[in-house]
Amino acid sequence: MCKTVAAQAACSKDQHITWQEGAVRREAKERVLQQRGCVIWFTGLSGSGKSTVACTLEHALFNRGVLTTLLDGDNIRHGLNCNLGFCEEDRAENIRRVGEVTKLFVDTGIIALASFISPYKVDRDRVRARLGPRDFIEVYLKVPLEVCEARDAKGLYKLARAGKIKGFTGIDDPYEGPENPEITLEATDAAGRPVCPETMARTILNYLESHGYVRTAMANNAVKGPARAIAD
Ligand SMILES: Nc1ncnc2c1ncn2[C@@H]1O[C@H](COP(=O)(O)OS(=O)(=O)O)[C@@H](OP(=O)(O)O)[C@H]1O
Ligand SMILES: Nc1ncnc2c1ncn2[C@@H]1O[C@H](COP(=O)(O)OP(=O)(O)O)[C@@H](O)[C@H]1O
Repeated sequence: MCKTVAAQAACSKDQHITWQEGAVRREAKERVLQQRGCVIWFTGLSGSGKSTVACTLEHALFNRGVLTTLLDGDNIRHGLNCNLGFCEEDRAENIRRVGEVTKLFVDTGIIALASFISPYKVDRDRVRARLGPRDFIEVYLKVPLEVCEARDAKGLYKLARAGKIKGFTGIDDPYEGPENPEITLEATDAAGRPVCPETMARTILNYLESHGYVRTAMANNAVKGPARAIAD
């Protein structure tokens, strides 16, 4: 049965609560970190490569002295969201909570990498609206179901096909791909050659550099030489 908590989680406008401003502004934190906070939101089917590309990107960013955090669906469901299942309402609440957590990181100037199937467009768009246009970078792992199912790294597709997992995304539950993601990553290039996770991470890194979220490698070497050496 669906364990929805979305109803209880709806924010009450009637409570006597007042917003408390902090003494240190986000911009000041970003100046210290020499980066701009944002969330890189990976969406795609199970097995599309979200976690792999997020991990590869985080490693590359760390090597440049960029402060990041990694939020992964499987991991978050072990703790913060362990009371949520996979019905539509629980998935919505999962994404809402993660969106709020990423906002806390972004407001601290940190780059949050969020890797969630997030199958419903409305849930992703709600996070986008909550964060604001420059703070939300949607990365669509546009990998066909056949490819994800052939990979079946965790054996979940096999279980879903056998009817042992109900409501599995792509099998008997929907996945709504984004219409205008900032970045789309496909399993093969225009010539049909496979694209490795490192190349995908590089594409995102190029975006972050060209849009001013992180310094270019050259500027970074000049300013953050020692940090880079430690990370390497
Ligand atoms: N029914 C069903 N459908 C899809 N996925 C399932 C399901 N049951 C368990 N899993 C495992 O849970 C991981 C997805 O969790 P998410 O938090 O990313 O899902 S969602 O965004 O709330 O839809 C997913 O991880 P990834 O394979 O990394 O995507 C699966 O390992
Ligand atoms: N670009 C890629 N090319 C080939 N295999 C990949 C690629 N990205 C990920 N994989 C493989 O696909 C499987 C699923 O990747 P994973 O990152 O766990 O996906 P997700 O987090 O979307 O479920 C893993 O075995 C991983 O090694």
